[in-house]
Amino acid sequence: MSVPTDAPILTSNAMRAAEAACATGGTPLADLMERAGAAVADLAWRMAAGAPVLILCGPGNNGGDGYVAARRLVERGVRVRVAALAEPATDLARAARDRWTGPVEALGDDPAPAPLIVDALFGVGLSRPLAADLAARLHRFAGRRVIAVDVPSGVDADGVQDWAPPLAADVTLALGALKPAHVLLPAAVCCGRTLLASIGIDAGRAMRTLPRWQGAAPDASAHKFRRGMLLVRAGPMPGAAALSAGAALRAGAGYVVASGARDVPFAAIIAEEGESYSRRLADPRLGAAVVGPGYPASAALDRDVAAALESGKPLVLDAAAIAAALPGLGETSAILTPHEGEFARAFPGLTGSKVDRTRAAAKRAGAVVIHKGADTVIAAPDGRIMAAWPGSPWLATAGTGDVLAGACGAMLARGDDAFDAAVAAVGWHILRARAIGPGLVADDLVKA
Ligand SMILES: NC(=O)C1=CN([C@@H]2O[C@H](COP(=O)(O)OP(=O)(O)OC[C@H]3O[C@@H](n4cnc5c(N)ncnc54)[C@H](O)[C@@H]3O)[C@@H](O)[C@H]2O)[C@@H](O)CC1
Ligand SMILES: [K+]
Repeated sequence: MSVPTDAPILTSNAMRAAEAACATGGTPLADLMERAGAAVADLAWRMAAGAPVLILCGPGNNGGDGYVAARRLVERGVRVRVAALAEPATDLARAARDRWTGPVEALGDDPAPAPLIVDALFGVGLSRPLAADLAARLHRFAGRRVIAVDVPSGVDADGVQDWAPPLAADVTLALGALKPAHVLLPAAVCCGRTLLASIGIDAGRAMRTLPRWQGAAPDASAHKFRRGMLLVRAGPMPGAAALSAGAALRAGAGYVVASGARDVPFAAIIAEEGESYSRRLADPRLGAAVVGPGYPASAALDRDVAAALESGKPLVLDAAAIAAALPGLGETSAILTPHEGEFARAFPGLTGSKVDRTRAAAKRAGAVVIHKGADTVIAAPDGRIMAAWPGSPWLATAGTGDVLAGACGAMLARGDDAFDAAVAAVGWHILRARAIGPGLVADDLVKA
C-alpha cells in the first residue's frame, strides 16, 4: 500500500469545482476524460503485459473513462472486452461509448473474467452503497489483478461513509487529485497502490499527502541553543517523558531538559527534579515545551499545563494535557497530538470524515492537531491538511506517541511554524519506523 508523496487531495465537491474551472479556462471536459482514459490505458497496458483485459463500465463519467481506455488499449493491440452495468447516463460517457467500436457485454450476464480487470463502474459520483446483487457479481472477479479507475467502486470517495468495495484494487489510478478515500481508513487499504494521473487539473495545495521527510544538516554556524532548546515535563510515569526527550534529541533539538525524569536514555539530556520547571519555562533560550506523555489527568497536570500556558512558549500537548489545556489555549502556538479516543473526548460533536473532523478541531482549538492513527491526519487552524497514510504498521505499539510528541517538540523548538513542525515530526517518525521495520519497539526509534 502506498500513495504518492506531496500529492494534492480534493473532496468530490472540490474536484467538481476544479473540473469546472478547467472547462472555464478553455479545456473541454471531454479532453479531461480523454486524458483520464489514456492514463488508465497506459497503466493497464503495462500491467496486462500482453494478457487480455476486461473493462467494467458504469453509467457515469467513471464508466466514460473506461470506454476511452478500451479504445486506447485496442489501438495498442491489447485484447479488450467491455462489460457495462447500464447505458451511459451522461453526455460525456455517451460520447466515449459511441467512439468504442467493439462489442459491449452486459455485466448482468456475468461475463467471463480476464487476467486484468479495470474497474470503471463508479468514481466520485457514488451516492449509496452498491446493491447486494452487483456486489455478489463483482466478488466473482476476486483474485484477478484489478485496476480501480479513480477509486475502487463502492467506496465513498470523501471518506465519510465506511462502505466497503466488493472488489479491492491492486492499483488505483486517482484522477486529477487523490481523494480522501485514498488516505483514510477503511477505504485506503482497498486501494492497494495508489497512483495519480494529474490530467491537467489545478488541484491547489490546501490538502496534500505527506512529503518525504528530508532533514537538512544543521548549518555551519549552528550551536546547541540555536538548534532548539526543549523542555519536557514528566508526570507519574517518567519513562514516557524520557522517551519524548530522547526522541527530541534524535529529531534534531540541540538541548533537551527533562523536568522530573530520572532514567533518561542519553547522558546528554539534562534531567532535573524539584522546583526547576517554572524556572526553566521562563528561560529566554527555551524554544518549546512538551507536556502530557505519561501524565494522566490530575491536579498536578492542571498546574503544570497552566504554567506552560502562562509561559507563552510554543507547546506540544499530548494525552490528558490536551483537554487540560484547551480552555486556556488562547493564542498559544501549539501542536495537539490526540489519538482517536482522546480526540473524541477533546472535540465532541464533530461529524464527517477524519479529514473534516480534524480540520474542524484545529479551527476550534486554534492549534495544529495531529489526529493519530494508522491514517494520521494533520490539520492547521487556517485549513491546511496533510494526510500521512500509510505510516508504518509497526508504529502501533506503546510509547510511539511519546516519541512523536518529542519529535514535534524538537521541530517547534527550532522555530518552525507549528504546522510545518508537525509535518516534519510525523515524517521523521514514519521514516524512522520504516527503517527499523518488523519488531519495532518505541525505544528503537530513539536509540537505534
Ligand atoms: N472530475 C474530473 O475532473 C474528471 C472526472 N472523471 C471521471 O468522472 C468520475 C465521476 O463521474 P460522475 O460524476 O459521472 O459519477 P460516477 O461515474 O462515479 O457515477 C455516477 C452515476 O452512478 C449512479 N449511481 C450512484 N450511486 C450508485 C449506486 N450505488 N448504484 C448504482 N448507481 C449509482 C448515479 O446515478 C450516476 O448515474 C470520476 O470519478 C472520474 O472517474 C474523468 O472523466 C476525468 C475528469
Ligand atoms: K472505479
